[in-house]
Amino acid sequence: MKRIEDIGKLEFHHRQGGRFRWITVTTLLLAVGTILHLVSPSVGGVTPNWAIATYCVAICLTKPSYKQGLGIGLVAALINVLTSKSGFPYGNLLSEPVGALTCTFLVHHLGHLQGKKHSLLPALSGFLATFMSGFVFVTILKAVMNLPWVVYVTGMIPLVIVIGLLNAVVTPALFFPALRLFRSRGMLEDVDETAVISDHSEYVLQPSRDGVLVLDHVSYRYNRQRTPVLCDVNLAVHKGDFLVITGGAGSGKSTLCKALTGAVPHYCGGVMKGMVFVNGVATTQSSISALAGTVGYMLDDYDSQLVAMTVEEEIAFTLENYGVAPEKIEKTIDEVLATVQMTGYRKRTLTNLSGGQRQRLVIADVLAMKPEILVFDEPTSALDPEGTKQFYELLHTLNREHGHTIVIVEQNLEAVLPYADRLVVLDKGRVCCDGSVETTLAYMYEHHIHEAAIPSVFACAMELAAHGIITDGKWLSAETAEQALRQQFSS
Ligand SMILES: Nc1ncnc2c1ncn2[C@@H]1O[C@H](COP(=O)(O)OP(=O)(O)OP(=O)(O)O)[C@@H](O)[C@H]1O
Repeated sequence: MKRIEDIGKLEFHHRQGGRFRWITVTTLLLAVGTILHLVSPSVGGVTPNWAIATYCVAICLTKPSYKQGLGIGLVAALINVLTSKSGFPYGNLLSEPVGALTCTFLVHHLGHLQGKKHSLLPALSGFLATFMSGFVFVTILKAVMNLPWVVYVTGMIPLVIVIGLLNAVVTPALFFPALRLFRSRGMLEDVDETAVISDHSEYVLQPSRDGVLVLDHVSYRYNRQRTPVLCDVNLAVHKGDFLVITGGAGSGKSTLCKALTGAVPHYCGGVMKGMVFVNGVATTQSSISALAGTVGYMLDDYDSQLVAMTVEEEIAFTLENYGVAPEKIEKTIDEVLATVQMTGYRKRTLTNLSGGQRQRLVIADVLAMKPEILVFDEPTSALDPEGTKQFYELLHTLNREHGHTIVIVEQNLEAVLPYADRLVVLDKGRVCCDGSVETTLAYMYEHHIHEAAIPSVFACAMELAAHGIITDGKWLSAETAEQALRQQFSS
């Protein structure tokens, strides 16, 4: 077992690699090739061979192995057979794989060929792959149709050379725009990468502080991104906390939620530095399903968590997936529906539930796993004010009466703050302030961070205090404001 001196330097890499990128790129390009083949007019019976030009582009871009190159050739052959205007298209079944393998050979052996500025490979492969493929095709055609040698030598072979020359022009004409397009979409960056998943099983990892959730120097960036989304985040959530995390759009709130559940880095991939501990267990030494027993998570897009037809099937599905015994499932469904006040809805179909009821059902689903920590990402974004109030009342009950630790990511703070006992603000992936609700709101106001979220009564009090009109400027509700003003102006 290895000891870690500085946990902030410990890295976990999860990268799938671009193993299948060649399929995506080739499919898209062959589709373009097929359309061009069907619509392009022929001049004097001569057209470029669009299928060969497009698979040459795909092969030059993704540098597939010979086996993959052969696969590309066979797919192109099938497309050609199905869409060919020729009387005997079956020669394509051999000629296209030969063309694709010729191009693959050139990519592996002459990939370095450079002109003044640009690679010469697209032009060269466009010509040679078309020539080799065309040569095989016309030779088969001659044999099958028993054509005279004079037609073969003076007509067919020169035609193959002409189409090869045409393809030497159209292949680079397609290659360079395709290169720019796929690169801008990040589709070529990892074609050479292999999958990497770090193994932390040999490390002794322990949190630096107490807490049911502890983040120790956590930094994180997604795959194919240069800038980290989380930067040296340190946070401890204690048993029974009702913690709210806020911040502007793109500040990293959802990513932080995912890190608490293990989805970052197990599911989302990327590179995580530092460590997240759930009940003292490092998330990189556990799995998402094992962590789900401790941390329940409701996505901002909570509807996507629902999969069944009826309420009871939905909860049963979750429990069956985790191998819970059938007799326990029945009892648990009753219990969790009672907790979210949906006892009468057991047989209802999901389509007959309101948005608020579906949200409660997701909570019931999460509670069925009996997690002690509940994490919610923007849970009330689709609810009206009354629905939002009822939702937070329910979470308050779960927190106070059932002992659940609650972590909520919220942009709109007004409704949740009456229940929160701690507020954390994120800015550009960093924790700027972590304190009581009043302390963090004052920090946000003074440092102009995510000011739009500050409840208007609090902002108003801060403004009055700044002008010396009142002394205590930390009101969280209209009632506190009224009381404080009455007190101040009556004395
Ligand atoms: N799967 C992903 N791959 C690459 N980048 C991502 C991915 N998910 C999020 N990001 C980027 O990470 C940054 C932080 O995103 P995140 O969703 O964590 O922020 P947020 O504070 O929850 O934002 P919002 O309030 O708008 O939902 C953003 O710039 C976003 O574009």
